[in-house]
Amino acid sequence: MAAHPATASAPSRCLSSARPRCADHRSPSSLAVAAPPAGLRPCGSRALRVRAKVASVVDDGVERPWKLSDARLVLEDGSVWKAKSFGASGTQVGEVVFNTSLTGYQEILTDPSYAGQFVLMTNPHIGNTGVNPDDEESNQCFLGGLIIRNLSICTSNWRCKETLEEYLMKRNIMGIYDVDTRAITRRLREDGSLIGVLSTDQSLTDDELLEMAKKWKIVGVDLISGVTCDAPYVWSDKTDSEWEFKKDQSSATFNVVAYDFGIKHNILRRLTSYGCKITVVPANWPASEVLKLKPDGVLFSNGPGDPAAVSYAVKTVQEIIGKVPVFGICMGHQLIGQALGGRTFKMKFGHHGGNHPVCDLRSGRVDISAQNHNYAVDPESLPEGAKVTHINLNDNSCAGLQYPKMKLMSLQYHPESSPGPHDSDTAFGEFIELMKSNRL
Ligand SMILES: NC(=O)CC[C@H](N)C(=O)O
Repeated sequence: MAAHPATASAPSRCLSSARPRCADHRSPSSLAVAAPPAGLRPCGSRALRVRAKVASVVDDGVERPWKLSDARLVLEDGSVWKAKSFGASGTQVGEVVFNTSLTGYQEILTDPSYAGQFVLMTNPHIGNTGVNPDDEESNQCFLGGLIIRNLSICTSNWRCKETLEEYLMKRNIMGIYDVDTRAITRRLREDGSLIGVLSTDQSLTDDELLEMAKKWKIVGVDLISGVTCDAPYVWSDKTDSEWEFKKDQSSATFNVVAYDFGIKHNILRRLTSYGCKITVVPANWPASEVLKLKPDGVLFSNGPGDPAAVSYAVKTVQEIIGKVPVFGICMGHQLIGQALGGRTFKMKFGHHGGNHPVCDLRSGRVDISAQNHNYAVDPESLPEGAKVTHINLNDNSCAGLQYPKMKLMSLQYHPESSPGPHDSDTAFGEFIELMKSNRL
């Protein structure tokens, strides 16, 4: 199997050993490579290992306490992409998707909806703002790995606490760079999402990696159960964000129960900001227990994988809708679509990025939105009474629903952004109005 021609002709990484290191780049001695925290659940088929710490190494023009190794990405179509590894080493399988966000790689890394996937960033320059404790969207990274063009040789941001490299190493996540991300993106756009295998293991042949990619399945698999919380908890925020959300929850006006299908923290932060006290429950929490809490509203969160593979969650949604106001976001929207009797389908390569135009058909208003999904609700399959309220203007797919009689609203995209534009934050206000109207 020959290397993909686009890889062979791709320009080499634009770093030269003559280039000086930035003043704020951490000295190698301050880099600690820790064992991965207990409980990490990598989603691929093989355990990863954190790269062994060695004495300071000058590799690719940058001083590091570990040696960069060669890596390969083998796609299920047989193409082989040579790259360099900058995160954990090992072998990992996943579905490759491309994300068009210009920044926000940390929020993307910690969005549980990416479980089972490799995220390829189309922005060629990643890592320059490092990583900080306030931009986490969950407590760990569930994605399979990160694929980028250029890894920034320095980090420069006042909030930065560690480099992207250190972060991936500590969390045992694979990262590759120096690969032609534009050529891979074009391939995914033409052929649709592809399963791939990332490997730093030189003992495995390309054909063996290809075999692994061909055997691996993501459609029809329940990925929610691997990312949901273990027990209910009341949300309280420990981060310091630029958004004004630090409201005192004791004076909150609305009690909301949020189903955690892989919930992003900014959904919880934004609801708090709008005056909600939130109890988060695991994905398999019985609807009867939730209704006993007499919530003002229920939120069905985002989450990874195939919405048609989680019939238990669809059943829960069915038991709740019509009884209290509900708001579904992304996976939550897809589960609501199915609970109403509709169907979901897999898109060619999905929507992943912070620049998707969405039209609110009720007002004609266009928002630029953050999106991350590979599946969509088929509007033709919805029953009478359910209205499509929003469409994605790139492909006219269903981006929002309402069923007024049931006090139900849902969006396929992410009003909480993180990362992405804040245009659609008003959706949380709409949910508040829905809960208010139910009190009258
Ligand atoms: N962000 C999400 O909730 C993703 C929903 C679903 N897993 C999809 O890919 O379509």
